[in-house]
Amino acid sequence: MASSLDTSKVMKLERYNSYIRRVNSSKLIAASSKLLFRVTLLVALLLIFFFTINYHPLSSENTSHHHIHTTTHNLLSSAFYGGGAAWEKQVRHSSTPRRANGLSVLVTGAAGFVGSHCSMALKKRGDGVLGIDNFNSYYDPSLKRGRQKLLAQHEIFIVEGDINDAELLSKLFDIVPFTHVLHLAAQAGVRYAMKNPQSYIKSNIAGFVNLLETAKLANPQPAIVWASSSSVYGLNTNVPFSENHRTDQPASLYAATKKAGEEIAHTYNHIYGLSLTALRFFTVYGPWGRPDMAYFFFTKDMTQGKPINVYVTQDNKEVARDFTYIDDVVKGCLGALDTAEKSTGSGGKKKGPAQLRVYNLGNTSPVSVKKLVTILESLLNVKAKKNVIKMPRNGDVPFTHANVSLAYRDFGYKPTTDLSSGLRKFVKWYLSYYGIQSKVNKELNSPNDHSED
Ligand SMILES: O=C(O)[C@H]1O[C@H](OP(=O)(O)OP(=O)(O)OC[C@H]2O[C@@H](n3ccc(=O)[nH]c3=O)[C@H](O)[C@@H]2O)[C@H](O)[C@@H](O)[C@H]1O
Repeated sequence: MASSLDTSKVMKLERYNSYIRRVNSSKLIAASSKLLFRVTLLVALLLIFFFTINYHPLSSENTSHHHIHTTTHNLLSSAFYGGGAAWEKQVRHSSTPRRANGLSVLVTGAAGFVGSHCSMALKKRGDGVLGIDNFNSYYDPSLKRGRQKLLAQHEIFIVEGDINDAELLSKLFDIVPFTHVLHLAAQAGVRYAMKNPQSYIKSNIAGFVNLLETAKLANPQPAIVWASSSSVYGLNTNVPFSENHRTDQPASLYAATKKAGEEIAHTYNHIYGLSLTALRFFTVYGPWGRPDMAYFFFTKDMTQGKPINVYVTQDNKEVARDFTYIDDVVKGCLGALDTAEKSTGSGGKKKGPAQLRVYNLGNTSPVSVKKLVTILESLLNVKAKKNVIKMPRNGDVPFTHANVSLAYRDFGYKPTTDLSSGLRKFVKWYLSYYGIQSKVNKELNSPNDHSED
C-alpha cells in the first residue's frame, strides 16, 4: 500500500514538474520572440535613419542637414554615398562642355573663394565644370553656400564630398571622362596651422595623394593644375621670388604641406605620367573672399568699430604682401589649364614623359599692411583703431614679392589690378553682401567701376 501511494506521489510530482517546465519554456519563447522583434525593429529603424541621411541631396541649401551628412558619412562606408539616376544626370550635365573642344574640368574646392570664381569663368566660356567641396566649417559655411547658390544659377553642380573619399572620386571619374582637374581644395591659412596641424596633413597631403591616386588610374588620365602657395618661399630673402629660388625653408606647417605637395606632384609625374602644374598664389583677395584673411576681417572689424592688429617685424619694419586680385588669378588658372599638356599614362602605367610645371601667380608689387589699412580707411570712410604689434611667431613671413615672367612667357599672365582698385571692388561687394548701410565714401560707386561682382 505504502509503495503504491509513493508511486502515485512520484507520478504527481513528475506531472507537476513537467507542467512547470512547459510553462517556463513557453514564457522563455515568448520573451525571446519579444526581444527578437524589438532588435529587428531597432535594426530596421537604424537602417532607415542611415539611408535617409546619406541619400545625396540634389540641391542642398540646408546647412544643418549637411552637418549630419558629413558626420555620418565619416562613420559609414561610401557605399551609401551619392548615386541615383538624378544625381548622375546632374553630374553629367554640369561637366559637359557647351563649346567645341571645350574642357571638362573637375574643380575641387569649388565652393571656396578661388574655386567658385574659376568655376564661373570656365562655365562662362563654355567648358564643363563639376565641383566637389566638403563645405567644412573652417570659416562661415554660409558664405560657401552663397557661392554654391551662385554657381547653381549658372548650372554648375557641386558634389558634396571630401577629396579623401576614394570611392566617391573614382565614381566621378567613372561617370565623367574629365580632361582636367583644377585642384583648389585645401586647408588654407598660415596661422591656423598652429591650432590644427592635422587638418593640413589631412587635406593638403592625404587628400592630394588620394586625388592623384584616382587620377593615375583614370582613363583618360586628366591634366592637373593645382594651388600651391607663395608661402613655399618661406625665409627666402632673394627678391622678387622666382620659381628657381630655394623653397626648403618653410616658416609654417601650411607652407611645408604645400611644398610637400610640389614634391608629391613630382613623384606622380615621374612614375605615372600625370601632367601636373603647381600655381603659387600670392595672397589672393577680392569679392567673395575668405573671412580668415586680414583684408577681410580688417574690413569687418573696422565697420564694427573694433580694433585691429597691424603687424610689424621684430625689428619694427613694415610687413608687406604681394596682394593679388582674384580676376588676375582666375586668368592665370585658365591660362595654366589651356596650356597644360595631356597626361601620358593610362590604367596606372606611364607611357612617356609628361609635363611638370610650377608658376608664380602674384601681382609683382608688394604693399605694406599699413598701406592696406589706409586704403580701407578711405574706402570705408572710417578711422581704424590700430594696435601696431610685433608679428607673433606663428608662421608669418615678413614679405612676399612675385616674379611672374615665367607665367607671362608661357600663357601671357599679366596682372592688371592694383590694390586700391581691387579693394574698392571687394568693399563694394562686402557692404552689399552683408547688407551694411554705411557712411561709405561716395567714391566707391565711381562711374569707372563696372565690376560685375
Ligand atoms: O600667399 C599665400 O600663399 C598665402 O596668402 C595668405 O596668407 P597671408 O599672406 O598671410 O595673408 P593674410 O592672412 O591675409 O595676411 C596678410 C598680411 O596681414 C598681416 N596680418 C595678419 C593678421 C593680423 O591680425 N594682422 C596683420 O597685420 C600678415 O602678417 C600678412 O602680412 C593666405 O591666407 C594663405 O592661405 C596663403 O594662400
